[in-house]
Amino acid sequence: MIARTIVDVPAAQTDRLFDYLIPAHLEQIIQPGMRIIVPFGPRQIQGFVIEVTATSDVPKLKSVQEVLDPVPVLTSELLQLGRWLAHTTICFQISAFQVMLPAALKTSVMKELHLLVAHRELEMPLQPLFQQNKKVLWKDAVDHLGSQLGLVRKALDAGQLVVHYVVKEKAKKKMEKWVKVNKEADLTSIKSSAHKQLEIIHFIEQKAEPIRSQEVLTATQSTRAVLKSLIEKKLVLEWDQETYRDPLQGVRYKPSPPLPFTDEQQQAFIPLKKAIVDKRSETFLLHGVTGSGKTEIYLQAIDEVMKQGKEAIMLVPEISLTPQIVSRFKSRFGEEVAVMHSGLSVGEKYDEWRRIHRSEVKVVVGARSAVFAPFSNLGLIIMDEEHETSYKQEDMPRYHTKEVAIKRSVHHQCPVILGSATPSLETFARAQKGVYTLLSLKHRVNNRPMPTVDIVDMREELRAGNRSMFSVSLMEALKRRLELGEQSVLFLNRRGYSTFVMCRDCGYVPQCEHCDISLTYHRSNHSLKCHYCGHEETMPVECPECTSEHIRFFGSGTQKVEEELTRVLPEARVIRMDVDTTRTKGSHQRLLDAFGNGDADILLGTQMIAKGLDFPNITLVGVLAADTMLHIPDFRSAERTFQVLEQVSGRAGRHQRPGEVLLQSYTPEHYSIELVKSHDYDTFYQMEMRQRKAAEYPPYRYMALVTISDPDLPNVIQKAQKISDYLKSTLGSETVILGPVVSPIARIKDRYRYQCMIKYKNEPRLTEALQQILQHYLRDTTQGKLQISLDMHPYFFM
Ligand SMILES: Nc1ncnc2c1ncn2[C@@H]1O[C@H](COP(=O)(O)OP(=O)(O)OP(=O)(O)O)[C@@H](O)[C@H]1O
Ligand SMILES: [Zn+2]
Ligand SMILES: [Zn+2]
Repeated sequence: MIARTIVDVPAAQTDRLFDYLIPAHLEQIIQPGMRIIVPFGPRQIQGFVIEVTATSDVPKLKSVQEVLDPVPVLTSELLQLGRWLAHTTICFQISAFQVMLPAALKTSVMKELHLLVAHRELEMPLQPLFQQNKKVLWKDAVDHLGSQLGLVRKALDAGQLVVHYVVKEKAKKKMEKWVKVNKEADLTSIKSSAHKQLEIIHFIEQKAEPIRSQEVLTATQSTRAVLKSLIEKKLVLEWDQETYRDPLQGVRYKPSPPLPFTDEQQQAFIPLKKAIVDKRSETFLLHGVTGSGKTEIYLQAIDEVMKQGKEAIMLVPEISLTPQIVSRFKSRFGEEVAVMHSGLSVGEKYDEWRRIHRSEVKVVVGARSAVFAPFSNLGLIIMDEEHETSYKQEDMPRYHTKEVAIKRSVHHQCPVILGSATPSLETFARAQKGVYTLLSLKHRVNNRPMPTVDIVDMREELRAGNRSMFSVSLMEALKRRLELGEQSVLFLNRRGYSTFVMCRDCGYVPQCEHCDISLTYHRSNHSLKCHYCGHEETMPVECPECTSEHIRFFGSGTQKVEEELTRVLPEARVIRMDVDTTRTKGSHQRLLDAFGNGDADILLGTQMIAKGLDFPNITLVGVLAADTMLHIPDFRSAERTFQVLEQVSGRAGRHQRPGEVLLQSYTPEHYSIELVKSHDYDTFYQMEMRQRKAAEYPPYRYMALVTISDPDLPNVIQKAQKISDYLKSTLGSETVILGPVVSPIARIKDRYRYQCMIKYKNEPRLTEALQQILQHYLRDTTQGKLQISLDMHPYFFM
């Protein structure tokens, strides 16, 4: 038998099937979707078995060396999906398969066979293996059994054995620091003026058992330095201790029963339930205003799916995958839920993936890549906040999660729910055309009012002599909340979270010498770093241009706002949430918990606080500069502005007390700001569609982006021109080729960058033409100089 294999070498020349002979003793083992080790040139490398066939056209075949998986890691559905992904996004097949699997599987992984029955119940040849041990390394089983390895398969099928994976590298166990008071030490040696040290000592003393150092710091609100001084004086003993990898360790969830639906929720739920019961692949757009109870619908739809004995995928954008959201799913479904997001370690992600693969859970709540969850009996895929751009992957394979979700739903004959208060124009247009089924929730739960929105014209404030970043009305509104004991959210509308450096005298901004982009300030080591290539330099003490000493970094802005707030509202307790304050693990949750517990009056932050928050006491949302995003040169900037303003407004007045929103703006008449006042998505949609139509942008046209880069500038210009000419001569006359033009970021890692944009309506030859281009320049790209990258669904035109 022959294993037709995709090998783990992401290159154009190896992007095809290679045939390997399956040795007799592996014939009953090897199946499509398994990882195998094969000889490749002088090396042994990993590959995925795609097909098993009887014959090969290749005369002399090498043999498969080893099988890495006793059961396929890619189901036949995922194998098909991978090939489809490679084709539609134009990427290497190996990249498509890798993106579906947890990173742990890309490294070497040890497999163990665990015995579930008495060893005498096994077939004779297996018995000696398990006589001494209840678990045996898969590799050892292969060595011992030789041609009888097929018996393992049988024992697995019979439930006598089960497979466990052990991540080899992850032998590195997770350690945590623990402390206790040193009984021998003389505690009276602490000076009575050292309040913090005394507080810590007393706190630890109270506990009968040792305690995690981190817990001590949190409970006493101390810095590590104070604890460290106690440890150095040997008053406190600290040691490392191994802990189990559980991302939600120690978190307990109160069970939450389903809520009786409101009429509107009920109306929306009926067709969803019908599609689930009828096992129909149908895509729904659940368009519901903020606080309309979409999440409750998701929960009950999933419940319905579980009743059918099926599984569900709940996708949430990374940024709103907050502990609050996770807890809503955990409270409803308990142990049936796996969670997947980028905050998990490689080991944790792998553990969660295995729980899905082994069907130990029925629901996965996760970010983008969870769309590939290896469920085999899918009953529903939900994509919350479907308009979020993070659903598009910006590396190979450049896929859009929505397309993958719909593709999987066709295979499984199950519905997809796209949910949003502010759907992307592409999605809403499809719902208008009837491609997706539109379900609307026009009111908040129990007819709670939408928050009232007022727009403050900051130009007038300036004219009236107010130079502060807070308008008079925002100031008053904040004060009123303080008096009433209600909470406020202050939102800084910023896309980047980064901090850059600028000379206040001459305006000089340090740039990366390899990339045309500003360097980012890193507080931890007081250095400047390039986010594209990693180049690092020390923070200058004087401006290299004008030698002024006034060269400073500008925080994400939130820091400045916080300083200003303490000046004008000293009595307000502020929690700031941005990259700086949420860098350590768990800090996100800690800050939100503190806010939820009423430990602060104002939550100040960027994008991070715009979504998903559901706190009853928030009655005011202030947006400091509503229009900053409007001026980004991107045809979607108005859409993004409306979306984020509507989302952040939605945090106010979600429960008993009504909400108020103040948007400070320098362009208050722009429709993307103006229409937030009336929460009027439909009018926004119509106005924006008119703009898109006039300029022939999506959703009226499709777009594709070709980026060409090379260290040699004349070369990149010449190649880009040729590519553009080729596209113009090959593609239809209605298709528009824009460019070549220099990319917005003109240079990255010393490579000059040019781009061509393709706008088309109906272009069946596009994929073929692009593949022709890749083929034509194969020799140049293989040498590593020229690079051509394709994005069939571009979101950022960098
Ligand atoms: N049928 C119901 N009865 C009572 N309360 C409900 C019901 N459905 C939802 N709620 C409550 O209403 C609030 C808003 O609901 P939910 O968070 O599900 O809205 P959403 O549409 O998902 O919001 P957003 O898109 O703004 O995040 C929540 O506190 C939720 O518990
Ligand atoms: Zn200067
Ligand atoms: Zn750089």
